[in-house]
Amino acid sequence: MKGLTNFRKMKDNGEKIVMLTAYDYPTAQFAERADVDLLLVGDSVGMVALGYESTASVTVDEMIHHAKAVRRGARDTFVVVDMPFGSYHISQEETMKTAIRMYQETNADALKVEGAGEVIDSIERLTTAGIPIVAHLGLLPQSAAVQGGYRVQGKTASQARQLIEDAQAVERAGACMLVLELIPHQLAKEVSEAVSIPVIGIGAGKDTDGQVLVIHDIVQFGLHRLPKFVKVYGDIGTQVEKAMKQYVADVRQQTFPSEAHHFTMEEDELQQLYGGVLS
Ligand SMILES: Nc1nc(=O)c2c([nH]1)NC[C@@H]1CN(c3ccc(C(=O)N[C@@H](CCC(=O)O)C(=O)O)cc3)CN21
Ligand SMILES: CC(C)C(=O)C(=O)O
Ligand SMILES: [Mg+2]
Repeated sequence: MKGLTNFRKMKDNGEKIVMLTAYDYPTAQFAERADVDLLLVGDSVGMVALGYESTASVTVDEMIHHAKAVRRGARDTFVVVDMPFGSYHISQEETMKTAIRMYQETNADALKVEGAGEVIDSIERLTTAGIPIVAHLGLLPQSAAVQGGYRVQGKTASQARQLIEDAQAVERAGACMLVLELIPHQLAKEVSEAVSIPVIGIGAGKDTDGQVLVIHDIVQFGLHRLPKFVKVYGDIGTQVEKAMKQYVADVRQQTFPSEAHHFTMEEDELQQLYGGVLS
């Protein structure tokens, strides 16, 4: 399995790091076969797989449930799991308990938390406790209600300065990696060069050390609107709908099941076993 040492070397050598979200067993298996470098069990699961309006509804139990499935499907891929909204803000004690539970129960390789400020202290304590922590700056979906929706971040000089400072602060606190979401590509390049930990971008241009996208977006599995930064690589949704419509038609027209999909008992066996049961 590629690990943190590999990812840091990849950054130093300018080799791009490929991250993708996964929320279930088959997707994790396919990602491992496709040689994805790391998987993110993102709290985006709430929006793309569970139908919530935002990531704020996702619970710790839901994250653990999905992360365990991903771990079973990708035993040889680095797996990062999002700590969900509300699970690392109440107190240091509760943050530590929740992180330890998530890390132990899922067998993940790292956990991810959004933001700097108060969260810096948690990054430091969790790292000290032995849990690799991925930081997340720029657009913070768990704080979208405060940030004014899913808007490009870092568009003033003071925000840009703050972002660079925050990136350096999460690195000092011990973060092993940084996800940078929805900021101008020039600023993302600057941030990536300002820290020695690998920076994984989403909607942050080509000059971060790696990229991450949501699996449902890149294969169009779902009816949701796609963010501008998504590149589409497949059309699973259309295929699923087509297959379902054909199945519905086949059952109604009695073309399924046919001889290929049923089970037959020989005549003598039929008499022996069922006797007078059948008419
Ligand atoms: N399906 C999905 N994909 C994601 O990448 C994703 C989620 N859900 N949920 C959690 C967060 C939220 N994310 C999002 C969602 C939408 C935009 C979006 O629509 N952005 C506008 C740009 C707005 C601006 O110009 O300021 C866009 O048109 O892309 C951005 C990030 C990224 N994450
Ligand atoms: C968008 C990525 C970075 C994420 O945090 C998620 O999928 O939850
Ligand atoms: Mg997330």
